[in-house]
Amino acid sequence: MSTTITVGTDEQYDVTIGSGVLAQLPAALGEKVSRVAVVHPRTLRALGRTVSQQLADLGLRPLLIEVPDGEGAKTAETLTMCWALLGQAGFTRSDAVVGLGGGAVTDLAGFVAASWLRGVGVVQVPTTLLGMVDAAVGGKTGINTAEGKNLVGAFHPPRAVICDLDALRTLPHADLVAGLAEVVKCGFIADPVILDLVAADPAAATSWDSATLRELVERAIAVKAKVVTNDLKESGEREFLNYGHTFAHGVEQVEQYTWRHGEAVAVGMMYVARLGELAGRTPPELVARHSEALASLGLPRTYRGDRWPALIAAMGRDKKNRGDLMRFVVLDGLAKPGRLEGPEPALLEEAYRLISE
Ligand SMILES: NC(=O)c1ccc[n+]([C@@H]2O[C@H](COP(=O)([O-])OP(=O)(O)OC[C@H]3O[C@@H](n4cnc5c(N)ncnc54)[C@H](O)[C@@H]3O)[C@@H](O)[C@H]2O)c1
Ligand SMILES: O=C(O)C(=O)C[C@@H](O)[C@H](O)[C@H](O)COP(=O)(O)O
Ligand SMILES: [Zn+2]
Repeated sequence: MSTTITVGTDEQYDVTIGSGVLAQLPAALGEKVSRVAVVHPRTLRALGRTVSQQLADLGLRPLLIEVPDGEGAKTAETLTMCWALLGQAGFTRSDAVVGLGGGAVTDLAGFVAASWLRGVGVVQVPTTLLGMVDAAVGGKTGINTAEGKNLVGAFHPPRAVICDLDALRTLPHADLVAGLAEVVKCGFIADPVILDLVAADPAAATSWDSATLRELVERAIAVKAKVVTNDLKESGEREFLNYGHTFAHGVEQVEQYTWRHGEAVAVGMMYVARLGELAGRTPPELVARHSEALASLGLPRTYRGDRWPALIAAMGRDKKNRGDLMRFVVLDGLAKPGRLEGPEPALLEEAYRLISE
């Protein structure tokens, strides 16, 4: 049994969720496609070969592109390597890219598709929880630069997103848990039932094949689908999906991408909950709820106390900022996101002290 969530208004696409739905990939590519570049991380080499063989058996011409695991995929070097392989293969506008992997690979593959010949089709096949509930949906694509996270990219919605829950069988537990940070984020900004489900049974929430996790996946995708349908290019409510991310991206950069994105988002939500509280916006009981939810899943809530100069410099490059004005997403209540603009530097540092180890 699969579930379908439709995203977009003008150019719609489906997110299909279920066990065994990877078989729907050829149909999702569309009839006119000939060559298919399957971008996958090193860890998924065997799955890449299986998918490639299935496409070849149907008369398509697959091109396997193996990239580094994790953030190593989201570099200018890897992007250049992908462009070279597409150029050598004579990849045309009727061909398509498949992003088969976690969020790092779907971000890269999406940007390869966005930039090649000024835009070819991409079908996203996320294989991590985080990729399914967040990265593969919504068309944000891109890479990192030395100056920060996701600083180069494009909005390029996929033709389809295929979330085969069977992929989660091999996902390391820590990566599954990290993905739950983005799920919990959706709970805080839009769908409190998510928080109730996690609180009721954290063990089920962290089991790859549980009914609870499936419901969490569907609810989180529904939150994201609704927001990006209304505001693809982040001129309004899409910013709310960035809850916790100003601090999180700083942590990822400062830690040289040794922290998982979801772990950084967990600490980032704790930071901005404290910041919202200091600004008189976020009620203290809601801050406590952040702590409870994250602790129940084993996600981090604190960060080392000796990194402020590097963190504030990184936060100064956040995409939500406008000129010298720093802008944050804070909660005015449960499922009531709003913006905090230009907080005093002392307040920013005080919030950091409150979550420091
Ligand atoms: N575009 C967006 O809207 C958006 C949203 C959220 C996050 N992101 C980005 O997503 C990235 C994080 O994604 P992630 O958490 O999926 O991490 P990831 O892509 O780095 O994957 C984590 C690890 O799991 C491995 N892996 C993937 N699938 C596997 C499987 N089925 N079995 C075993 N191993 C597997 C990967 O190779 C990698 O080593 C970050 O770069 C973040 O910025 C983007
Ligand atoms: O889809 C969005 O919009 C998000 O902000 C989702 C985030 O979880 C995601 O990490 C995104 O990549 C962050 O985008 P950025 O614009 O802050 O780089
Ligand atoms: Zn994120």
